[in-house]
Parts: sequence; C-alpha cells; structure tokens
Amino acid sequence: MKTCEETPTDWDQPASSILHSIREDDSESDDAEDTSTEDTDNETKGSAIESCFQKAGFSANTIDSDRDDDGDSDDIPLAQLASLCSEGVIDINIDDNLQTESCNPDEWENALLSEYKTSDSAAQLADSSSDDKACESESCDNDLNNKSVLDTCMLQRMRNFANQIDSDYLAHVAELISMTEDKLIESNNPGACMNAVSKSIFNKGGSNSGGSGSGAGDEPVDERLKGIEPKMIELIMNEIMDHGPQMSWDDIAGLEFAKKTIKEIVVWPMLRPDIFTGLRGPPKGLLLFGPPGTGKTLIGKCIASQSKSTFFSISASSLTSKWVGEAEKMVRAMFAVARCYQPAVVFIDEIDSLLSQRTDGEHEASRRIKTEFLVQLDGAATVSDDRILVIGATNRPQEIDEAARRRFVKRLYIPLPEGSARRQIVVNLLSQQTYQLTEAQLSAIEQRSDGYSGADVANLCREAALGPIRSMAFGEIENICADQVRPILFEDFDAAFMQVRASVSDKDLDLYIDWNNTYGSVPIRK
Ligand SMILES: Nc1ncnc2c1ncn2[C@@H]1O[C@H](COP(=O)(O)OP(=O)(O)OP(=O)(O)O)[C@@H](O)[C@H]1O
Repeated sequence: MKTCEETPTDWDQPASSILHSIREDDSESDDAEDTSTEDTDNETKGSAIESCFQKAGFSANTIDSDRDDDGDSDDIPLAQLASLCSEGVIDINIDDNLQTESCNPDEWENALLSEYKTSDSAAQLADSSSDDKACESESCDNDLNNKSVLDTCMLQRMRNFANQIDSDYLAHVAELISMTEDKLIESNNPGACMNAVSKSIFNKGGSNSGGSGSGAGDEPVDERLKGIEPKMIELIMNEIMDHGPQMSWDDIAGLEFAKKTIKEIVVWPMLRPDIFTGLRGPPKGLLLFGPPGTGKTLIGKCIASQSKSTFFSISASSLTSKWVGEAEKMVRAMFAVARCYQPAVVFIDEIDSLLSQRTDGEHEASRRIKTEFLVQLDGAATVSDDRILVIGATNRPQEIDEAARRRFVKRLYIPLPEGSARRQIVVNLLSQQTYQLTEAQLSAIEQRSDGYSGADVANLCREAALGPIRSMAFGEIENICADQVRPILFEDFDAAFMQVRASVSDKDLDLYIDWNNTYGSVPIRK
C-alpha cells in the first residue's frame, strides 16, 4: 500500500494518464498478492463499464482511457468520473466550464481536472481523505497546503474509490445510464450526462464511497448547499427528488390545449434557454388548477421529463404535517438542492394549504413557511440564470393568497377529460390486460363516463378488471393459470359503473370556471 510520502503527481497531464498511473501503482503493489484474479476482475469490470459508456452514446475511444491500443478498456474513466462526482467536486457547473455541446473525452477530462484542481473541494477532499486508512499518515492531516501531500491523498482517495466499485454499483450506473439514454444521446450534452451520472453516484455513493458530501453526517461540498443540514439534503434526494420513469405527452390523455401551452411557455424555454431570453424568458411559476384527478401531477412529471429536468415533488400538506417545525428549513433546503440540479422542476401539490389567504389568527409557524416559500419563489424568479420552474397544483385555487397568486404568472385550468380522452385512458389501461370490447361498447363506456375525472376512469377500469376474477369460485382462483382468466367484458364495465361514480359535482366545476375566467391564463366559456 502506498503512503502519503509518494512522489507527487503532475496534475497537468490528462486525467486518464493520472488514473492510469494510479492503476499501475495499484497493480505494482498488488502483483505480489494475486495478479491473475485481479486481471479477471478488471476485465469483467472493464467490459461492464464499456457497455455503460456505449449505452450512454460515447464513442469507444472514450472508454479506452489508457489511450493505447491494447484493447484493455478498464475501469479508469468510470472510477475517475465516479470519484470526482461522488466527492461533489463535479457539479452541474461543468456546463459552464465546457461551453461546448460535444462529448469529447479530452474536454471532459480537462474540465473535470480543472474543477478538481481549482475547487475549494480539493482541500476538503484531502481533509476527508485523511479519514481513509491509507492516509493515516500525520502529514496528511497537518499539512493540507503541501501540494505533494494533497496530490497523493487525492490519488489515494481515487484509488480507494476505484477499488470499491463492485458489480452492483456498475449495474446501478448501467441502469441509470440506460434510463437516461434518450436524454443523453438527444442532447449530446456533457452537462446533462454529468448531471445524470453524478446524481446517481451521489445517491448511491453514500454507501460506496463514504465520500464527503454524499452521505448523512458529512458536510456538503457544493457552495449552494452550505448551511443546509446534510440529513435534510439526503431526505430530499431520497423522498422528494423523483426517480420515477420518464413520461411522454402521449401518456396524458386529452388536455391538448394545456399541453400545447405548456410546451410553448415552459418546455422549449427550458430546453433552449439561449433563445428564450429577455422578453421571451419563461415564467418561473406555473399554477395548475382544476378538479382532483385530472392529471395535474402527470403534467408536472411530464414537464420534468420533456424538459430534461430534475423533478422534485412534494405535497404541501406533508410539508406542514410530516416535517412539523422543520417545514421552513425543508423549503429552503429543497430549493437549494434544486439549484444544484438545474434545470429543475419543483412540483408542489395542494399548494393552497401552503399559500392560503392570510388570516389574523394565523399560526406563526405557517406564516413563516409561507414567507419562506414566497422568498424562494422570488429567488427562483429573479435570478435569471437559474433554471428552476415551480409548479403549484391545487383543487382550491380560490383559497390561494393574492401575493402567491401573483407569483404564479401562468395559471392553467386542467378540466375534466373529454369523451375522447376518457376513451383513450380506458384503452391505454386495458392494453395491459386481455379484454373483448367492440367499438360500440367502447363508445358506450365513453358516454356513460361523462363527468368522470381521469382518476375516476382509472378506478372504473380497475373495478371492471376485477370482474373476471369475481366471476370465479374461490377454489378456481387458487388453481387457475393466469392466462386462463377470461378477458374483461362489457358486462364487467356495466357492473363497475354501479360502483364507481363521478367524484366532481357540476357546482364544483362552475367554481373552477369562474376562477379561471377571472385569473386563468386561458379563459373558457361555460
Ligand atoms: N389526462 C389523463 N390521462 C391519463 N391518465 C389520467 C389523466 N388524468 C388523470 N389520470 C389518471 O388519474 C390518476 C391521478 O392523476 P393525477 O394525480 O395526475 O391527478 P391530479 O390532478 O394531480 O389529482 P389531485 O388534484 O387529486 O392531486 C393518474 O395516475 C392517472 O391514472
């Protein structure tokens, strides 16, 4: 095992060479132990990494970090990436450094390295690496300004990290890269790549790297997270940052006008901030209001997917109930994390409960949360470089405070689905099951479900899907093969209509339409 007294590394050589030398160091020291096992491990690791990077749309030479022709594509690039990302040294500012739309590996490396060298994090890294067993030498702790000690400690830390990469971890990275494949290839944008990969590694890295900034109890490295409790950051990453599947506009039935407006005012500007500047700048606050179960949350998720943004989703009532006494801090922390993961969409469900009209008897705590939220909303709106969109969703728009309403510049009514949209929801949901319904029967379902919300229609389908099971005797259910269950028939829907009724009344609808015609962005006729 090398110690901190090793020869310092020349930071001006490409990162790949530095890491190559780490590898050589490692193989030298480990040769005596068991070279053959390590070779096999590295080969397996290497091919897994290669497939990760190929999946992400990188050319093969990105993977051959040795820059030689020996065909030995090993773990160096991932180790490098993983180490830097997990340490929080690399963040989305990588975009500014690169100022390029290409995924050129040399530019990556240089940018990574310059971040690494210039960042304050270097000192923190060396500091944290003093915890590493390999860096127990007193010189690490005592002389952080000594360049050679710093370099060696960093190298040791990178080496440790590389050694900790296991197959589970690779699988995780592969899964993430495959999930974001479209995003990465489409944008061919290193910033997006880094954002996606670092997000994954940041999450997973807590257990793998033990690195600073990744786990609870560590001081976060990013400037924007200074003063925010690491525990809170972790909570936000795990509970509020949405890691669900990507969504497309076709997953949302109907609502064509809303989709069109949102694409125009939100998605395009987030995708092309360079074009949508000044007067064309996007609104930073969007309010989606309408009856429950009409797809407001789906729209929020879809905006995040389609604008290649990180999605943070929280319900205002859980802010006030789940984090009693901490809600205000939570709001601040959430926006701080969102700033680190730009472009970001912060979706707040039931926003009325957070931003309801002020009353004389209002509780001090709820007044403070409201103020904090408005401050953050203003911050997101005034820092023009920030690409954070706040989406509020509510079923009770009339209860929203005037000051808050003003900050949601765009206010879109999300109404009950029309007949064709209800039919599309039914067909989409049934496509996952076997069913036998004629066009005429589908039309009958469409008509009978008039006044149903999207969620009501989904419930109707769920109820109908149980029909074939209910028609069986108990013993039969226990033994039947799944493919022998009879298809869903019209009679099942007939029965389901008796169970599932519309959840929204005409009176409620009138209230929404009135509010929309007073404050909404797209007035409609009753
Ligand atoms: N337009 C739609 N297209 C497809 N599915 C829909 C649509 N609207 C609602 N649904 C179905 O209803 C469910 C609930 O939708 P969602 O949570 O987006 O509604 P919401 O308006 O946010 O409701 P709430 O106001 O109660 O939070 C979805 O998971 C989906 O199954």
